[in-house]
Amino acid sequence: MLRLKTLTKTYKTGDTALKAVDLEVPSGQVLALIGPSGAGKSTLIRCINRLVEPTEGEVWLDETELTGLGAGALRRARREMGMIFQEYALVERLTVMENVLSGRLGYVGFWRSFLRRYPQKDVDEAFRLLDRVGLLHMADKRADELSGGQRQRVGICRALIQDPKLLLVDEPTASLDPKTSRQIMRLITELCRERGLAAIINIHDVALAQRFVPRVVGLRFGEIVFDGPPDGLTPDKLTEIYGEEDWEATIEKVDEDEAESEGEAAE
Ligand SMILES: Nc1ncnc2c1ncn2[C@@H]1O[C@H](COP(=O)(O)OP(=O)(O)OP(=O)(O)O)[C@@H](O)[C@H]1O
Repeated sequence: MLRLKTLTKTYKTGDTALKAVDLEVPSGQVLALIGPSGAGKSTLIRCINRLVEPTEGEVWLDETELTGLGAGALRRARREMGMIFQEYALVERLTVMENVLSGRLGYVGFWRSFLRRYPQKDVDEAFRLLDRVGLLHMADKRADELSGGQRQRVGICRALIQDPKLLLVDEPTASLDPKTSRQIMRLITELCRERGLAAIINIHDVALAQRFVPRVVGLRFGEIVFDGPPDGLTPDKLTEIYGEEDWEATIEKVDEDEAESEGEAAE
């Protein structure tokens, strides 16, 4: 269980990106975080693992208050939170396998990782994960030889090999085409289900969020203005989150995508 209590972040510039946010995410639950640019989505995700230091409030992961940890304890606690990034954050000149194994850096000692001597069980798990995401045959390729969708699959494996309790996912599909975006969202949500993993997925594409997750949280100006199932996102609610827009088009898009996905499944 992840719990945020009155989580607040004011940057040095004076921008208050989060205003006393309270949020509970039960173990194994996947939720999408939506909201307009600047609403505080990235800040919220990054305050959880303290890549951004919250100004006030608490973050609890099960019985650990992450906001109260010193550097060493925080490093250990971060093993329990895998992160997936929009721009993949792979090391381009390393192979797919080496990039996946780098997810174990928080566990193996410095010299072992420096010499890239990972324990055999880590290597076995990396092969298993690559097989699961359909990239086994690419294990020895350099990261810079991959397509965007393939890179994101490597990013997913790197996060999962940490064996986390929680995935923090920041715009996983923003650099991908619509079909690859759906494949990646489907993969992330399936893997979470298989592993009983909780996830917070920061995503711009409302239709994609509605299609794949059971709970959507809407942020506006650093506050939660919606928290509910995807079908609760009525045009009025979307206007409250994003401002005036023709929402019928977005909602219809879900239906069209649905038809297309049935087509895909039949392929
Ligand atoms: N490093 C920073 N220094 C100062 N202000 C920042 C910093 N990062 C974010 N902000 C401000 O905090 C607010 C929230 O930004 P954040 O990036 O969390 O929003 P977001 O919802 O993720 O936006 P986007 O969808 O565009 O990524 C914005 O007003 C932004 O300008």
